[in-house]
Amino acid sequence: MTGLMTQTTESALNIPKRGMPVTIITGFLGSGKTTLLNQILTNKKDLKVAVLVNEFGDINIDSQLLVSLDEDMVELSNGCICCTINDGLVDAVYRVLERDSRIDYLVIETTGIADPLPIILTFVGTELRDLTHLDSILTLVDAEAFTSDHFNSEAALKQIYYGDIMILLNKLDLVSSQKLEEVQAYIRNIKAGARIIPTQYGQVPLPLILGIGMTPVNTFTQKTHSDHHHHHHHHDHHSHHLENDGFVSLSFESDRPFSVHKFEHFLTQQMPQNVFRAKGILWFSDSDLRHIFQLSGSRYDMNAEQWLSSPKNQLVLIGRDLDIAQLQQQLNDCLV
Ligand SMILES: Nc1nc2c(ncn2[C@@H]2O[C@H](COP(=O)(O)OP(=O)(O)OP(=O)(O)O)[C@@H](O)[C@H]2O)c(=O)[nH]1
Repeated sequence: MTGLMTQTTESALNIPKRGMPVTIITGFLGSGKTTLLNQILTNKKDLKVAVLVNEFGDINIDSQLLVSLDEDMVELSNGCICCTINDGLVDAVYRVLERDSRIDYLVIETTGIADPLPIILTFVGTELRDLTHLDSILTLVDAEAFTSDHFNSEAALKQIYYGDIMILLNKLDLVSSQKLEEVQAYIRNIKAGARIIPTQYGQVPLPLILGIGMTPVNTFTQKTHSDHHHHHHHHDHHSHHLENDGFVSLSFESDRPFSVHKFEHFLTQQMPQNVFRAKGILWFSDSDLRHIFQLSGSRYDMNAEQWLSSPKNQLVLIGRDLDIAQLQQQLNDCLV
C-alpha cells in the first residue's frame, strides 16, 4: 500500500471546475473515518481541502486529532449530522464557499451513526446542487468488526446501501483472508456491483477516492423531485435511526487529572460491553503527556503525545442503553 501511495499522490487529481467538488465520508462508529481524513490531509499536496467534521458527542475530539488544523478547517456543530444537518450543513457549506481563500475540495466526515441519505439529498436537492458537485461517497467498513447484524444498526446498513459508490474495507491487518472474502461477499450481496477497496489505516491513493465523479446524482435527484415540492423543506428526510438504533453518548470533561490505576480499573472492570466506541484526550496525574484513547468494539489503544493546550480530560463514550449517571460517577471517581 505504501509504495502505491507514493507513486500516485502526485497532483494527478482531475477536479472539474464546475462547482466545488464534495466527498462525503460515512461509516460506522470507529471504522476509520478520521484516520482516512488524516490520510487525505497528509497526502493532498497542493490541493486546498476544507473539512467539515460532525460528531455525535458534545465534545469535538476528532477535530483535535486531525493533522492540519489550519484555516481550512471548519467545524460543524455537534449532534448527528443527518438530524441537525439541514440548516447546519447548508450554512457550513456556505461559510466555506464564501471564503476569500481558494478552496479546491470539500470533504465531510459524518458521525458514525449517520444515515447518509439526508446528507446526499442536501447536496442534490437544495440550492447546494448548483454550487457544489457531489463527487463521491466513501463508506468505511471495519473488516474485523463487520458481521451480518453489525451491532443491529440500521444506519450501518444504510451506509453500505447508499454508498453505491465506494467502499473502503478497512483494518485489513486485523482479519484473515477468509474473513475478508466473507465480508466482501456479504457486501456484494447487499449491494451488487459495489466497488470495494481493502485498506489499512485508510491508506489509499487519493486519485482513487477524490475527483472520481462516482455519485449517481440523477438517481438521487429523481427521488428528490418525486418526494418534494419545495426544495427548502428537508424535514421529510429526517431519519428515525437514532430512535431505532438507540444510541446514546456521554461526554465527560474535567480540569483534574485521572489516576491511571483508577482509570484502568474503570476500563477493565466497570465499563459496560454496550459501549461500542470511546475516544478521549486524557490527562493522567503521573504523566506530562496527553494520551489519545481510542476504543472501538473490544479493542482499545492509548497513544501518548505532547499537549497542544493546557491539560484537561475530555472523553466521549457512545453505546446503547447506558446508565449515564452511573458512568459519570465512575469517571468522577477516577479523578485524583
Ligand atoms: N488495526 C487497525 N486499526 C485502525 C485502522 N484504521 C483505523 N484504526 C484505528 O481504529 C480506531 C478508530 O479509528 P477512527 O479513524 O477514529 O474511526 P472513526 O470512524 O473516525 O470513528 P468515529 O468518528 O467515532 O465513528 C483508531 O484507534 C484507529 O487508529 C486499520 O486499518 N487497522
